[in-house]
Amino acid sequence: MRLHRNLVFATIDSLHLIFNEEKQADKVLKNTLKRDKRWGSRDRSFIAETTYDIVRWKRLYAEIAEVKEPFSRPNLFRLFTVWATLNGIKIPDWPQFEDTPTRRIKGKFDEFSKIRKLRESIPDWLDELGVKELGKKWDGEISALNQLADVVLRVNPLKATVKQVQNELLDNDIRTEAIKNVPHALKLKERANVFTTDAFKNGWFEVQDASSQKVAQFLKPEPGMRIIDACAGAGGKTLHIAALMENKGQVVAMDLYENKLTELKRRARRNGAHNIETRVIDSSKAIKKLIGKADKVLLDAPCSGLGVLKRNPDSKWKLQPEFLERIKNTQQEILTSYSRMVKPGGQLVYATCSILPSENKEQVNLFLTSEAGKDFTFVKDENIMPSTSGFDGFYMALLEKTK
Ligand SMILES: C[S@@+](CC[C@H](N)C(=O)[O-])C[C@H]1O[C@@H](n2cnc3c(N)ncnc32)[C@H](O)[C@@H]1O
Repeated sequence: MRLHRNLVFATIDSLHLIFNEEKQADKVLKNTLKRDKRWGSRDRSFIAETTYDIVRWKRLYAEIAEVKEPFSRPNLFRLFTVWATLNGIKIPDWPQFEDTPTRRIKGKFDEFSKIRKLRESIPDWLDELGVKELGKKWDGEISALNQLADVVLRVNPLKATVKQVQNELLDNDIRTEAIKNVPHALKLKERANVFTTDAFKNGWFEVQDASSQKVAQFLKPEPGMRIIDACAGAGGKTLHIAALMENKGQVVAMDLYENKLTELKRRARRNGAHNIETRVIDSSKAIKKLIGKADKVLLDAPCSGLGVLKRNPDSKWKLQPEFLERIKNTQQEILTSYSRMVKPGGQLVYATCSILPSENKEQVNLFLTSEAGKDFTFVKDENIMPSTSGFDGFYMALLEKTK
């Protein structure tokens, strides 16, 4: 592979914004990729994938390059040099790459590969937490979470069948394959931009990881039910629920943030989902009005996001232990307050995209032994681990309210 100056510079500029100005990687890349209309899909992939790779391996590469944050521009080039060397890419003779110590880079890589927190490129505190919560399993999970995520689609049965989506994408040279036990999922065989296809624009599918698709399946929505998705965000799971209900009955999609619900409504129109009502949670009244009113409630709670680290590698560096403590309190508050919306005999699903027991099973157990949880019984739960599933890490628990 030959390195092109403007693509390397665009990567370095993106890294500067992500590392030194704490900007979100996906937003930075969205802007960077707008910079030059002449860039083709390969150029864009180079910038995006290289930037994400260097974000993912920041600690390891910084230790190898012997550079510290905040990274000066020459130091960002040193990180880039480590990336290129370890990926077997020939370093060009530009002034920025003078005296690249190729052998030393490879030697240090071998040396650091023996130390998990360096090999997996994670902060000390996260490594300690992983061991505390998952013991021996942590090794395999953090390694799986450092792999590049697959692109998975969820076919929208309100608009198309799986076969129709597969054929339509094939006409665009995009090959897909089915995923066992996830009936509406299609995995891309090679990465491609699916957002420019007519099939996407017409609402035939959404991009949604296979593990995330299992949450609505686990909830088992039925046509005619009233379902509350209380942490709906931009509606990834709301749209799935609406589709499984065949547009019959009602989905109430709630969130603290109006802008997320606005995006949800836009997506619902594209999906042809007509049974969704959005409600902003602007006071406790929003919840009180719905006490005892739902056949099923989904609590897709805010969490550490550790299960989706492959997709958001920059959260390794943004996540803080204090945030984790705060979010656990929020999870328990959400369980305590929002569970009241389940009607007698109804069901509650608590889900997170975390792999930590303290955000998952332990939260459910705490709730079940609390005053608020006394009317609920535990039915079943499922831990989806990245190492065994190959997809994102997720947790889901099904509880039932006594009649
Ligand atoms: C894991 S995300 C939801 C993702 C969404 N369900 C999906 O499938 O696309 C958690 C959501 O909870 C919302 N949230 C955070 N605190 C909340 C609270 N106290 N009540 C309701 N929603 C909350 C966040 O704004 C965020 O959209």
